[in-house]
Amino acid sequence: MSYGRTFPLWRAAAGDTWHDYTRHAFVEGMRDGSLPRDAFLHYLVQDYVFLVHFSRAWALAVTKAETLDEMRACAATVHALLDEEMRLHVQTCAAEGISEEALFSAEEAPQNLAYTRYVLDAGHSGDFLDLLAALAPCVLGYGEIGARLGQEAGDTPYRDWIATYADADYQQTCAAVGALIDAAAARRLGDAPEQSPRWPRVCARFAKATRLEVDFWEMGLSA
Ligand SMILES: Cc1ncc(CN)c(N)n1
Repeated sequence: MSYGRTFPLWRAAAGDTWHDYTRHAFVEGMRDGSLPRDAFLHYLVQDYVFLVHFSRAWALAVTKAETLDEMRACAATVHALLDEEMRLHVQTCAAEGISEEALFSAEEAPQNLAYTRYVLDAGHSGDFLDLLAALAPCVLGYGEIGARLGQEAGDTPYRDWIATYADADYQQTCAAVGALIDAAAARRLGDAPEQSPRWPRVCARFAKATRLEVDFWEMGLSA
């Protein structure tokens, strides 16, 4: 999936780390159904907490935005996270006897803490584009994983997870975020963003967040 013109450049600059993230053993275990249920539930509880803090980071992007269009796009992503994506976590965990209160008060794993606070710090210490570079691997990586697994997965108990990210609504969010990134990069770095002296820094932010995604899958497997 390309999701605009900037994302493929950031993805290429991240090198093998992107492959390590999107083809991780955890992902392939969901695809072929071999992922242990305990690992999946451990991940899903942590991911609920992750999405709480990630929604805060997208809300920070609303305050860092410079145009109404940027504000609207970020506010729409907050809505998609809180009111659409997290439904998967609440419903799947409810079926396993885990209440939403238990999800909300779950203790954060160190990998979870590291990732979400890294992204929030990118927003606090940098500008809107720094924040988007740290936010992008999350949204767009799962878009890519969902689209592929939607095509490749056979009979697996993780069909609901795959369907959430393969779904047209999630893919539409990814397309909107890709367009937001392209416009934000052009506004702040000019028509040839790759030539900007800031380019290596935003690529490094994207690569770091991608690395933290790999660690998040590892955390899931460690259950
Ligand atoms: C860790 C993580 N990364 C990405 C996503 C997709 N929004 C997620 N739910 N969790």
